[in-house]
Amino acid sequence: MLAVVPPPVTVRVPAKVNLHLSVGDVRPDGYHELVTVFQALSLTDEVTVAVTEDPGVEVYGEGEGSVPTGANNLAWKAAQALAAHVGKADGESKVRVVLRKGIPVAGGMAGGSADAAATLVGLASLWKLDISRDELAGIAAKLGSDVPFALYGGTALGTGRGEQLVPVLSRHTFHWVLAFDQRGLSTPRVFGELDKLREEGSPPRIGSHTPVVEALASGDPRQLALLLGNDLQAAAVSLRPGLRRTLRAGVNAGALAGTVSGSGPTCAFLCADAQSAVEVAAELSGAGVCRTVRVAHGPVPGARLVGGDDAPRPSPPRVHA
Ligand SMILES: C[C@](O)(CO)[C@H](O)COP(=O)(O)OP(=O)(O)OC[C@H]1O[C@@H](n2ccc(N)nc2=O)[C@H](O)[C@@H]1O
Ligand SMILES: Nc1ncnc2c1ncn2[C@@H]1O[C@H](COP(=O)(O)OP(=O)(O)OP(=O)(O)O)[C@@H](O)[C@H]1O
Repeated sequence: MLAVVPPPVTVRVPAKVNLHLSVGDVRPDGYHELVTVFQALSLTDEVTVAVTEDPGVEVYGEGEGSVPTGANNLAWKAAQALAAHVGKADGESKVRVVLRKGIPVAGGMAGGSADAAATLVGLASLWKLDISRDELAGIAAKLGSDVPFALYGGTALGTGRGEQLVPVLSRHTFHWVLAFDQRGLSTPRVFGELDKLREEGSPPRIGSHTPVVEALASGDPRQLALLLGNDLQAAAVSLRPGLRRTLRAGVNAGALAGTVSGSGPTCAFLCADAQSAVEVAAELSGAGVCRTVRVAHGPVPGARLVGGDDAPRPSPPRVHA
């Protein structure tokens, strides 16, 4: 009898921007204690998983040449981790993972983390697993600090090393312009640069996240713009001084405010509305300060199946007191 091969499954997954990123001390495990407010954006990757006799990873699109296709690919690691979690033997877990990237590689927008989250959701469907998003989030957290957020999306407060999430009420669709840089920045290198800057002096530290949470609830982009902040920005700018010019150019083009996204080097500009974002993007494209400009909005949901009316919508993370 012929074995029935299930059809491939495709998942769309968002990039993130950190509206607020406060970096605390280095922990004994080498990670820094964080308080961050994430927002998921309409800039996405698409990940297709399929049963195959020829397992591996293929990468197309944004930055395809700089993404590993072997065991170091975070999506591949996610597939291995899920197979181990549910006790699938090697022979039962042969998959092909195809990444179609829109999120810049090493851009501070959690592209690899997004692919890992999408792979978990895709394989849970392909393998017909009875597994909740919270259980997937446990596996996700072991893969990387940003992976759980990509599962849930929306707007969320992240603590610990960024993996402990609580949803944040966001009343408005916010409009963003994203400036991709010529090359990526390594996340550990940017954290290391911040440690160095803190040994040598006192780079600026952003305050509490509470005003940002209040601005999100009010839905006023002008209020939120005044509060965008990122402790890693000084370190990213120290490693890539040209980002200063990019940040200035976005505001000169009419954005309400700009910030380095996470560990950079992508700069994210908050705009007053959708029309303003299109105008800022056009002007920034002509300013010659970055490689590519994109328009996006947020918040959007986390990793979700593409097509099929039965595609489940992700539920928000459980609230931990
Ligand atoms: C900068 C952010 O994107 C903000 O959301 C994240 O903190 C980075 O998350 P990520 O890329 O998923 O990071 P991981 O893969 O967990 O860690 C990569 C490296 O970044 C540094 N790292 C990351 C997270 C954290 N809280 N402290 C750190 O010091 C560590 O050197 C770590 O070895
Ligand atoms: N699926 C993947 N997509 C992109 N990069 C990957 C992937 N898997 C592994 N990598 C490696 O991880 C490195 C970081 O890539 P990624 O795009 O996740 O960075 P990032 O967006 O700055 O991460 P974060 O914002 O979470 O710190 C890349 O230089 C690449 O070599």
